[in-house]
Amino acid sequence: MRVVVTGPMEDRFEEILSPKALDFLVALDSEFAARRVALLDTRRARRARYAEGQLPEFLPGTAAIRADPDWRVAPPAPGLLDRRVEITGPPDRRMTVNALNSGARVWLADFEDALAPTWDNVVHGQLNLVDAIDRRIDFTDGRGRRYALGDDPATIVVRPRGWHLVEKHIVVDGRAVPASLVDFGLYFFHCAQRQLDAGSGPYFYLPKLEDHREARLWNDVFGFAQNHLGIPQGTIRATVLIETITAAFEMDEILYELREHSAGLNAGRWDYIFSVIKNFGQRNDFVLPDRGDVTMTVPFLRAYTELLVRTCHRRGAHAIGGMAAVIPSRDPKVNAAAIGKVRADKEREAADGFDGSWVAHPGLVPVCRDAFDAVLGDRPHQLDRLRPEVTVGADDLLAVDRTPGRVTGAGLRGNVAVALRYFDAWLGGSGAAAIFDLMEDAATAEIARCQVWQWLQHATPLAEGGRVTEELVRSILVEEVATLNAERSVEERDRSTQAAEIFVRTALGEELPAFFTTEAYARHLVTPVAPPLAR
Ligand SMILES: CC(=O)SCCNC(=O)CCNC(=O)[C@H](O)C(C)(C)COP(=O)(O)OP(=O)(O)OC[C@H]1O[C@@H](n2cnc3c(N)ncnc32)[C@H](O)[C@@H]1OP(=O)(O)O
Ligand SMILES: O=CC(=O)O
Ligand SMILES: [Mg+2]
Repeated sequence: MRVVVTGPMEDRFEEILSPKALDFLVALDSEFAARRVALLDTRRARRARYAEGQLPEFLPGTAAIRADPDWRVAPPAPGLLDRRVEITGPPDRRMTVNALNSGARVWLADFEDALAPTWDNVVHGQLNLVDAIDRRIDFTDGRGRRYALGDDPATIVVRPRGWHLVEKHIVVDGRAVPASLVDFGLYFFHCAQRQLDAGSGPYFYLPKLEDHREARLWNDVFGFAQNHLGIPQGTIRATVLIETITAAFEMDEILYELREHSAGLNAGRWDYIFSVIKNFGQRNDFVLPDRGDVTMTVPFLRAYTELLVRTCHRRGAHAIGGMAAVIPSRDPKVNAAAIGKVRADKEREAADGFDGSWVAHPGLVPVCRDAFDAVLGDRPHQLDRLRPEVTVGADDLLAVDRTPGRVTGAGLRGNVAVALRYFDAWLGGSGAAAIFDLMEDAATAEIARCQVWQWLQHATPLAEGGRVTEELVRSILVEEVATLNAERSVEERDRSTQAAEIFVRTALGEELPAFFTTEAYARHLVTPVAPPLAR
């Protein structure tokens, strides 16, 4: 008995968790699980060095890769040539149909930031992907509303969970399987050939990488998986999210490791900001102002996106922009402001040379499309904009102290309220939520709780007077729980208490946990049943 499924088996789950699919997961796990553990150790050691004052640098050992002007990544695969608008969202049934019909060129089907990794969400997500590719996803909802896939659906790109997570409902030799391998492996097993038959391919977004060795691990996973299932080498395409400060120093190396499978890089701004706080939160010179002040035009974020476009285009790779977290509102005034913000964000990205960008909501597809149409016209991308004038050094990437703005009482309260409400939604099975007119997901919630931790470490002065203290944060938390509970039925109040506990554990402790998701997942989202399905 090597593999055991400990999660409940609902209707049709056996289609996804078939004996052959599970054997494939066992093969992936046996080959790669130990390397993942070693790379997570490397992450911990690096963070400890930063806590002692070291800073990242461009690696001397890989200078030759950066300097070599001759290598390029693979050419774009079918469906990935023109990526001017990409919509993201979790693969629940309704959103799957809505995203595929949204008019975006690409749909990022998200098992990461936008998905609460309940067992149900994970397996239903895989089922929905199979059904979408087979074009048997049409349904009528409880209100009699019909959802039917249109004639020109977006290209599907799947984002598996990051290397830090495990899937505790699938256990091999007594150990939970890395969640990245589960999400990648199940999709690849069931859908790679299906996608090829449909004229597309098995495409992925790779989240939260911290260095080029993690990209090498992914590349080896791809080689192994293609070989194992008889899919031609080089069929997979993957876009790596540059969403950690450490990966920003290794963009060339990441493209190089994955060059046979690379589809470019994406500027994942929210996790990037989170990563900066996480790695340098102990330093006084890295204290960031209110989240609302950390916009994409502040020096350290501008440096990173400029370097990303330059690096990608030099290697023939797409550069994809990030997520403006504002979403449409039913209030016309709020809506006009939101659309204006998204438009400005997408116009800046298009002018900077990005080849396309992300939106969080179908209502924003036309805004992004217009911004990129204005620059691209009939061209599918702007890979020819090489941006040779861009010179970004380590000092620019680390210029966090040049971020204008203030830490305010409203910013502190906002972070507490957003983290609390997001954790509450996540516990309820929603990995993305509209909170105070913004899209919030795992990455933005990480910023919220980490900023509170950072400000507490430094007893940061508030613009209105006074300082951030634990007593103040706890009193705000009590008030915000009361406000949330007032909107709640009595049964739901237990969830706000759990959400508050997650906040206390991940924002108020002496140590800053690397991710809120790892511990909260084990504690709250794991639902084993007995007897397990064993093989
Ligand atoms: C940091 C990062 O990683 S960013 C990427 C990860 N984050 C995401 O992907 C967030 C994606 N966005 C979302 O999940 C949603 O837009 C939310 C949760 C923020 C808001 O969703 P809602 O509250 O349902 O918004 P709203 O009521 O305006 O939705 C209107 C319709 O659009 C649909 N819709 C909204 N967002 C999306 C989306 N991203 N994909 C597909 N459909 C969507 C809704 O399902 C709804 O459909 P319906 O009319 O058939 O019922
Ligand atoms: O995944 C995207 C991000 O901004 O984080
Ligand atoms: Mg992210």
